[in-house]
Amino acid sequence: MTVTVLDGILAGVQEDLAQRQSQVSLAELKARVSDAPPPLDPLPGFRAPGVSIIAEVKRKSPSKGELAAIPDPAALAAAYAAGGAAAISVLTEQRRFGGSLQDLASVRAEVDVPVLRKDFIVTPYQLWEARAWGADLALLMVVSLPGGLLDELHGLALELGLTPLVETHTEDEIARAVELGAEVIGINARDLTTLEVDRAVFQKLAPHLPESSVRIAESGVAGPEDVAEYRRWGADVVLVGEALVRSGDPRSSIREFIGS
Ligand SMILES: O=P(O)(O)OC[C@@H](O)[C@@H](O)c1c[nH]c2ccccc12
Repeated sequence: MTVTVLDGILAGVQEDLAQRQSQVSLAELKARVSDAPPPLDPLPGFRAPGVSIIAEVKRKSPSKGELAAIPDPAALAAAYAAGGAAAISVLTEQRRFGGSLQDLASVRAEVDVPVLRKDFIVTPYQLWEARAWGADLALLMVVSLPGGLLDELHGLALELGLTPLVETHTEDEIARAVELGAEVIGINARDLTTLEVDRAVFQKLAPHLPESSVRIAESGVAGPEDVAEYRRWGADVVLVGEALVRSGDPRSSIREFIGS
């Protein structure tokens, strides 16, 4: 069997996870969660008229290498919120994306828009972490959650008050998301096994998403024209990373995206 980019990422994620689990017990996390305020509901923002934007805090990526230093993720998040972002995505994966749970906490403390923990979540522990560090949403990638694991994590996320964003990339993965009853479904234009981006994947697959779901287009936006195109193809929400972390003026960029 060929080893994909995703396999490599997941192996690193598992090692880092084992390290954190040896430092903070699940019981400790649960105690923190019981003291934490309830998560925010992102659905009204996602379902608002016009296109909504999820703005991402991402320092680097396996496909593009270093993107931006982001010395102050809270300041970047504040600019995103001021520009009208419906939610903020914080990459917390360390090795390949340069993120951390501390970034999540810093952003949470700064803004009052919903915050997504963007990571390779493969165990219940990571959902408890997401909640303990202030996330309102958690990413669940169908490609890395075989069998009953997707159901289990989707159910636990809901129990914890988190909104699961179920990410897909193929028709089969969408079928699994729909079967699950997922309300918020993303189609990633980037194939995580090869890192190739093709925005037309969204165009092709969006008709398979239920009318009742929140349809999120992920990846590959360079400018307002791309947001407008995703919108024409049926996106309610567009998730943007690179173009915003590289923008000299992220607040204005988001305004342009929303106005597109
Ligand atoms: O930087 P871009 O092309 O705008 O992409 C953002 C986002 O879609 C991408 O970071 C992403 C989508 N799904 C993921 C899963 C894990 C890590 C990263 C991602």
